[in-house]
Amino acid sequence: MPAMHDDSAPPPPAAADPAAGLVLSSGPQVQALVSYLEHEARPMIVLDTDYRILAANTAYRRQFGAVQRPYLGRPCYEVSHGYDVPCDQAGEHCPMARARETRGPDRVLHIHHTPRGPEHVDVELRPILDASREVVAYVERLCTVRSAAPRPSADGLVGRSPSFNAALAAVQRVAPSALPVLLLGESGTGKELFARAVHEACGADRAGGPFVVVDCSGLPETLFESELFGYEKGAFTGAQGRKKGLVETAQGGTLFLDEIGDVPLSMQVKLLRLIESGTYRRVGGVETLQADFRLVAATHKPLEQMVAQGLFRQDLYYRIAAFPIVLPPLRERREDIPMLVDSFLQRARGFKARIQVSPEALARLQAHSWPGNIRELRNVLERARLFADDGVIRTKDLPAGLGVPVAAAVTGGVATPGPQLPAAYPDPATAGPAADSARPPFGRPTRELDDSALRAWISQFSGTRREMASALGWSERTLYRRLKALAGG
Ligand SMILES: Nc1ncnc2c1ncn2[C@@H]1O[C@H](COP(=O)(O)OP(=O)(O)OP(=O)(O)O)[C@@H](O)[C@H]1O
Repeated sequence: MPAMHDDSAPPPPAAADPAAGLVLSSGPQVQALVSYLEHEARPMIVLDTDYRILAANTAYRRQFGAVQRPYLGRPCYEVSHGYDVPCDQAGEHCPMARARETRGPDRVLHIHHTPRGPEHVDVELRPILDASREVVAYVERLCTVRSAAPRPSADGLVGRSPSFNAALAAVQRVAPSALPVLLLGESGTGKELFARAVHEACGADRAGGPFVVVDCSGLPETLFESELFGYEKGAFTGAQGRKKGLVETAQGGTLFLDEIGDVPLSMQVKLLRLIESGTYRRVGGVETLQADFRLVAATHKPLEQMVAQGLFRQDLYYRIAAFPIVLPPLRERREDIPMLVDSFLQRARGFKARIQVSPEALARLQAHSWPGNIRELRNVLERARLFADDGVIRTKDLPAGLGVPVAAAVTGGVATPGPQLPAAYPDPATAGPAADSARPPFGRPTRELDDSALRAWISQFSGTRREMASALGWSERTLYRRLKALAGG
């Protein structure tokens, strides 16, 4: 039933065509429709074919209505976006245009103006057809995405760039299903926050249950089983009582396996058994227990490549990778940097005064390539604020060379030298021992570094070749080719 495909929805008020959805025999019968929509807990509106809002249920009035924001009789693009023209003419996807064309439902993640400011809203639109299958009206169901904000926010995910929105839209799609989700992204791209967003998204029936994080990289092989499955009294020396495992703790909720690429092969088979059979045994126990969790896994490693190299089980890979979501690195969503900066400055504890960032410093922050992603940005800001005596973070408060154009950095012509700090702040969570000892002079794609700039940079670098390639954002092969050319080979 394409146009009314929510199985949980009560039956529609008029004759329903199982093939086409809600069909009205004589006009839109708005009143009947509205009384039907009143029973919906989610905000819903009825629209005519000219985009005008004809009616809204109580949930909509509560969430999106405000005295100073009249909506009845006004076009949805004006109320929700402040546009003068429909979304598709303003460069956005318009679900109405699509629904008109297909005579079926459409769903999109939009940023709407609401009484609380801009919000990510999951919009689902269904056409209402008359007896001759003409579209006579639309019903729109809206769900505010609570885990993310398209403006500075004191908590949760922040972003509004196309790549961020695409990842968030994928989360909204998959959340109501039971499919396992695989989050793929560089370190510091927000995998844990996205995993939480899957757990809490609209329609996710486990949102009220626990959200349990398992850091697979921090679990030694010897502890893996007992941490995950728990143990019985006397299972091993020191097991003085029965202990619940993380799988049991996640009962009725979500189990988030972070850094799943770090699970040793010997343990992968145990994970596979758990996922395939939905059962497990405590260490030292005989009872078979039923698991009940939604699986979200994450990694920054190239799992497919690891499968090809025999480092990751193929069967486990196919089990966990049913719905992969790629999280964009920060350098691919630079337009989100100003609102992330504001968010982190709001979030920092212990500082009462409002800290600001000078336009020049912000430009540097936007020019940097952020190999450590959002975690690196947060760390840079936390330290920079310590130098901002007058409440303004300036370029001098940033790590020397951060976001400085190549020529200036390599010739030493940095206009405003930074404080006496390392070239960049090594983050123990993202940097190897020497990886950040000298950051490449980002500011334009490092691939464009000419030979002398590269030579100057290499002379300061003390890490391995692999670390060097990763700091430059190059493959090892590219680095090898450039080094060979430098050596005249
Ligand atoms: N979009 C975002 N908006 C606001 N904060 C974010 C966002 N993404 C990440 N963060 C913050 O950045 C930091 C790193 O995020 P998180 O730990 O989720 O990354 P990760 O990808 O899981 O990293 P790792 O792979 O190293 O575990 C956290 O402080 C998190 O709150």
